[in-house]
Amino acid sequence: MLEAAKEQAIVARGLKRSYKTRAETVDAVQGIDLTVGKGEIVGFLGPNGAGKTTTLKMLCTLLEPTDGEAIVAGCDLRRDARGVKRRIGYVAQGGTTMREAKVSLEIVSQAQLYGLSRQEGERRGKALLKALDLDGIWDRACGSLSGGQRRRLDIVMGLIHEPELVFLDEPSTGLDPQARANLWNHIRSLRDEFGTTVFLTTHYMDEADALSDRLLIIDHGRIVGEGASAELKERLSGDAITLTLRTSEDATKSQETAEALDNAANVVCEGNVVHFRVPNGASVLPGLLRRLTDLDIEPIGVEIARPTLEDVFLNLTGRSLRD
Ligand SMILES: Nc1ncnc2c1ncn2[C@@H]1O[C@H](COP(=O)(O)OP(=O)(O)OP(=O)(O)O)[C@@H](O)[C@H]1O
Repeated sequence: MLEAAKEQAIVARGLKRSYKTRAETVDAVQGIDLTVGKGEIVGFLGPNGAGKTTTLKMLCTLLEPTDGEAIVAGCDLRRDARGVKRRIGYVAQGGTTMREAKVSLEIVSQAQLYGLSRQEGERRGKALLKALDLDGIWDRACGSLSGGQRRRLDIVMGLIHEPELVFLDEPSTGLDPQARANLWNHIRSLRDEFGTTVFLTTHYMDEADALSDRLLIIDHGRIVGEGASAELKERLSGDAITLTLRTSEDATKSQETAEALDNAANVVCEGNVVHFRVPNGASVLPGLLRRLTDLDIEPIGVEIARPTLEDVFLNLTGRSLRD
């Protein structure tokens, strides 16, 4: 690949991965191109089963691509997997610390795994604990920590060898809202203080929105959208209208009525809910409701909203991120 790719944190071209099971072949990742700049926080957003973890594991050298190539942290993924491994950190979905083990032991062992001395492991470990607001847990057992503390400890483990690039798989899954917001602040500060590039997977829109400088949206193993959250939303001009009807029959008729409006776009019916976009929701709605009344349809809910990431996803894929 191009020498210029080494100036970026990640450049991947045509990455593919299939899983062969007895019954079938699953094409989990179907040819992904992506670029992540140094010092960026990039959110890899997609519904369950979209191919996020598979992509992440390929980029971390934990899974061999079926096809394609990548330069990760300046090293060729296929030819220099060891070089990649040395330069990156990886924080798995479930974490790696053992309940019974002491925090200090886990941290120092992790450091030694990367060839660091015990003293250096202790020095870096304590500094990272401080940076992640975990002072005072050095002598505690991992299992005695709260969910949020344990997740931050996972991040300390992933950063002990001072990687220039860290991969976080679903960093805030299982945390309460306050612990999630707190974790996001810490992830941002890692980038701000240490210049660490962060590539994280998530299926939470709020996480992607709050944390990422840029988003890559993946669905069915392909990248379907890319850009800063604000840019992605801006590309969807106009207001999103959501009508909730009593029955799916009413929803189908409402969908037809919405489709007949001037300037209505992306009209989608899901069960008893109809979504669409119009340039000016407030002026369109009274006429639409009159037409529905003429059809004997009375919506049980009407919402007008500025575009959200959910709308972006709906627009890109024709379905809801939650499905
Ligand atoms: N070891 C495996 N064998 C067979 N199929 C697999 C294997 N691992 C993943 N898959 C399938 O590959 C697809 C992508 O899975 P992947 O875990 O990458 O998605 P994901 O976006 O990370 O999902 P989640 O948000 O649920 O973690 C899914 O259809 C999944 O069922």
